[in-house]
Amino acid sequence: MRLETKQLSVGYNKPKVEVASGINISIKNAGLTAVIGVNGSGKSTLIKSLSGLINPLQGDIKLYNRPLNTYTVKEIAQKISLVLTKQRLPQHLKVIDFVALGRQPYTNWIGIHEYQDKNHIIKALKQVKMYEAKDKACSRLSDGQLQKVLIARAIAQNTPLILLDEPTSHLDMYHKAMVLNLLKSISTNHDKSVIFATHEINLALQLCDSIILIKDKQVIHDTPQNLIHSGILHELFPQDLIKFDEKAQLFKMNRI
Ligand SMILES: Nc1ncnc2c1ncn2[C@@H]1O[C@H](COP(=O)(O)OP(=O)(O)OP(=O)(O)O)[C@@H](O)[C@H]1O
Repeated sequence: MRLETKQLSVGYNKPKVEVASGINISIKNAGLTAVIGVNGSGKSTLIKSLSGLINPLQGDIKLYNRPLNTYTVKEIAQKISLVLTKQRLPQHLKVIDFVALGRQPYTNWIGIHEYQDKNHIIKALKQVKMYEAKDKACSRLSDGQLQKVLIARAIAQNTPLILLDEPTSHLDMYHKAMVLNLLKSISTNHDKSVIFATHEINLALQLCDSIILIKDKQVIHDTPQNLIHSGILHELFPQDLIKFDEKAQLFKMNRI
């Protein structure tokens, strides 16, 4: 088992806020998993908890069958790459230097890259089709290019798990599909378990192998088909503006 939680409760201390509880998730193999839920339901909190960035309130998280809290930061970084889209990028860095940061868990104590590290960096840039832009400053990238560079850094980190918080925010419809397609191909062709928080529920239902749905502090982890047939998607949002169309398997706007 790559990543597993048992009766996990996530949230914050001081003041104590429980965001979701009773979370039982298991990520066994490579695949694409979306974390969905309404604004403020706890998607980011769950992603940060699963990656060890914030401590759980209760329950267990196991990474390769070993409690996450027994791993050092460096050991976690060799298993999980975390892409936080809301974070600020060092604007002065060139694309290639930013992607090289993904090799930090493997470089020696003065941060020198070996030949193998350089290979990983170049391969990652080529995989997201940003090799030609490798010498550009990060400050000169469009939002879509920036997302690809963030993903390239995670690919260069070469971990079995990649966790991302809203990798498609600020992107147009085409670039949202492009980024999700890229994540799908990484998971399928490179044996990665990719877990990402998203508001793109329609795309996630079409593309993902599994979905983690957060609703009213409860979490369900299942296949898109099982979720669709369970009827829970009808209850996700108030029905006055959008409705889940079970036949089309997507959310649609109500006719005026
Ligand atoms: N550092 C924090 N301390 C206390 N509460 C927090 C903190 N960060 C978030 N919260 C609260 O936790 C809850 C879940 O927030 P979170 O950001 O995880 O939701 P989300 O589903 O990712 O939201 P969105 O879709 O709007 O990005 C919210 O009620 C939020 O106010």
